Amino acid sequence: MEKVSVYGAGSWGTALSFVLAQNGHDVLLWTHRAEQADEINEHSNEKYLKGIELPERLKATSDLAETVRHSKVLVLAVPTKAIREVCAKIKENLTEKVLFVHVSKGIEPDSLKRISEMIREEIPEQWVEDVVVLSGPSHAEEVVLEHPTTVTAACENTASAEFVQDLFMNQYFRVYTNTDVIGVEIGGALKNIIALAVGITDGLGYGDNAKAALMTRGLAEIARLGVKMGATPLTFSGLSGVGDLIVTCTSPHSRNWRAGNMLGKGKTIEEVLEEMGMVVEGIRTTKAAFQLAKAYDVPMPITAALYAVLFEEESTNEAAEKLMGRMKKNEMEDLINLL
Ligand SMILES: NC(=O)C1=CN([C@@H]2O[C@H](COP(=O)(O)OP(=O)(O)OC[C@H]3O[C@@H](n4cnc5c(N)ncnc54)[C@H](OP(=O)(O)O)[C@@H]3O)[C@@H](O)[C@H]2O)C=CC1
Ligand SMILES: O=C(CO)COP(=O)(O)O
Repeated sequence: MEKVSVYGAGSWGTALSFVLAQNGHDVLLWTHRAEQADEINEHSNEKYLKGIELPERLKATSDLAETVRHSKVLVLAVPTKAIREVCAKIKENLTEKVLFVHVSKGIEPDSLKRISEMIREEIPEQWVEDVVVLSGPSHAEEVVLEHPTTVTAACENTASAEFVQDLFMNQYFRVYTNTDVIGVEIGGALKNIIALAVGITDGLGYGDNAKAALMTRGLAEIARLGVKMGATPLTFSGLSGVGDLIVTCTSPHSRNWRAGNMLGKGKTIEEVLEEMGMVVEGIRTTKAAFQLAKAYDVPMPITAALYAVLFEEESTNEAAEKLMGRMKKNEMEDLINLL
């Protein structure tokens, strides 16, 4: 059994700590709020996982130095926006090499960095054993009900991915491995854009045809960018690609889908975020992906349409009309361009 520290006591950090504790590991969950640590030590985290009793073995603290002393396996589960800040705090306390596992789904706007790149920028190489990304179709709310879930652990170094596979894997949480870190990170981050767009069309009252169109053409543009960035095309047909796209675009658990749905029904972004009270990663990622599309010269029409709605005050109806009115195309143009 391993000692593991988890950073970020929201829905996902708490659910993964639940899995690790059930697997018999000695888990210490870090939160930046002392009162939340007290609540978790009483076995609940009501704001994020309503009605769930957390395992005895799962302990929480707001003392970050204690968590770094506790373990050589650090799982980062804070929103993308907080990754650099939390890494900087961890760095101050490191005295030996550690393995970073990250489970966040986003890209940093402006720098256009993926999360594993941000971690490696913040933590000096001498302290980094490896960085593994754990991603896939996995809503926290279902994981803590022990409903069957599958994810993938990706790292260029297969031994590190397999270590993470063994750490998390159990009867209801099945973990695969992959060596394509770029593909896994891009798929996990960019599916949130498509989930926001599907939420909007659902909110506008469009039907399943629109949903299927956005998911299929959305995956095409995610893969188009990902491959240009160095990802393996097949990764996008896997758990962190189409798998996560399906779950996020079709589940009422998805914060991205729910946020889009409220936008489609006419609420403003400010009203949506206020009501949500949890991270909606797709909003910042839309900005980052819009910038990436320009930097890599890749057409990403759905991302561009959502960018116009979120950041240029275009109406959702107008954005949908523009998408449908684009120049005619061959469906397999990416394939044709490769030949
Ligand atoms: N929820 C899910 O099912 C899944 C989520 N993910 C990904 O995991 C990541 C985290 O998401 P999730 O847990 O759902 O988000 P939540 O909104 O549920 O929770 C975010 C947590 O991070 C904390 N936090 C925010 N900023 C900071 C900071 N600067 N320093 C320390 N802690 C901070 C919040 O604290 P506070 O309570 O004080 O606001 C909260 O505990 C995201 O990238 C998401 O895409 C991936 C797979 C599944
Ligand atoms: O990534 C997720 C499920 O795999 C969670 O998606 P949301 O952030 O939209 O809830």
